[in-house]
Amino acid sequence: MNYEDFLQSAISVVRVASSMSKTVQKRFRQETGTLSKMDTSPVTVADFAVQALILSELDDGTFKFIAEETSAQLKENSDLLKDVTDTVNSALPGRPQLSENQICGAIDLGSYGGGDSLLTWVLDPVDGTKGFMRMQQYCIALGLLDRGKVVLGVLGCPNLPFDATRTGCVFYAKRGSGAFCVPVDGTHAPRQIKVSPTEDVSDCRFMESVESAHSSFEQSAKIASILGVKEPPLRMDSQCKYGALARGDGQIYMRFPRAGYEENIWDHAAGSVVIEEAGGTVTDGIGHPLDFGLGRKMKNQRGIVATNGVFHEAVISAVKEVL
Ligand SMILES: Nc1ncnc2c1ncn2[C@@H]1O[C@H](COP(=O)(O)OS(=O)(=O)O)[C@@H](OP(=O)(O)O)[C@H]1O
Ligand SMILES: [Mg+2]
Ligand SMILES: [Mg+2]
Ligand SMILES: [Mg+2]
Repeated sequence: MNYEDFLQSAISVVRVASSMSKTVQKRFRQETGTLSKMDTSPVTVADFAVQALILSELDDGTFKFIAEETSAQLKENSDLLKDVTDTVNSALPGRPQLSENQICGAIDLGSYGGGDSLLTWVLDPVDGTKGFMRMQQYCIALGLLDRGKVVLGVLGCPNLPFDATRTGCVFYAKRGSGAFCVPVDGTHAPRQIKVSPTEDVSDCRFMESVESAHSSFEQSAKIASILGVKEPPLRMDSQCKYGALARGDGQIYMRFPRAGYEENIWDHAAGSVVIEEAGGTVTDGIGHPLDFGLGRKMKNQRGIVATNGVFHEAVISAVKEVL
């Protein structure tokens, strides 16, 4: 299978969703627009609207979908459901309007359990919801699994600079075809991107989450010090970090959640293929490949390390030393 048509559909729908989410972010009010989920993490009108828009656009009856949100809380909040429905319909002008029921149905297409060989889209509608709420970085992350392997990934990063004059990037990669970056608004042709070739640790920059609850800053600082990295970390929300590393903004990304935390596949699937196709390496904290074929969660792994390839072994040895 060549997947090119799937890639083009994914880029196109992520572009529409990126613009829609940016409009929502501009009018977003934290006090009225946020719900807390069972695990206390936040969810907003944008998370629901992006999931409904992307799954309804991609659904042709042949795919499975694994996506972060469900409609349960939305159904209990009629103002929010109306807001989500209006937001999606305004982003798709000239289409038959989706009803509130259809919006909930589209969101719930994403509840598939995974772990088998079917063609499955994996979506994080808003990765870095806390970044979205802080008016900072967030990412719409869409990947496609075939027999549990990521075959393509698209990252819509509406607030990430493309160059000195343009804000908003879409990163994309298809296995075996390289990685690319294009402005969300299409005002420049796609550019092929490569990880930073630097081998010099004094030029090396590492990236990590903004939220200290998501990753141990203490552990990453120890590893950076063992490696001799002098630059302070570049902290950024979401899989924007994967896009940034893929184009050479930094050389190392480290993520060390608390013991027992199981990563969701939608937090890493799309980003991992973008880095690999840009020439980088992504593994868990002790150098094992990431497995996206076991279900909605990644199992038997702890931490994530992504690098330009050059520093990978050195980072993994330092992780083992610190553990
Ligand atoms: N406790 C804990 N530990 C580790 N990871 C967690 C934790 N809680 C949440 N999450 C997940 O982190 C996702 C956000 O990714 P980042 O941490 O890279 O970005 S951020 O800086 O926190 O925004 C975030 O994704 P979104 O929920 O899509 O924003 C979560 O899936
Ligand atoms: Mg979330
Ligand atoms: Mg996420
Ligand atoms: Mg999310």
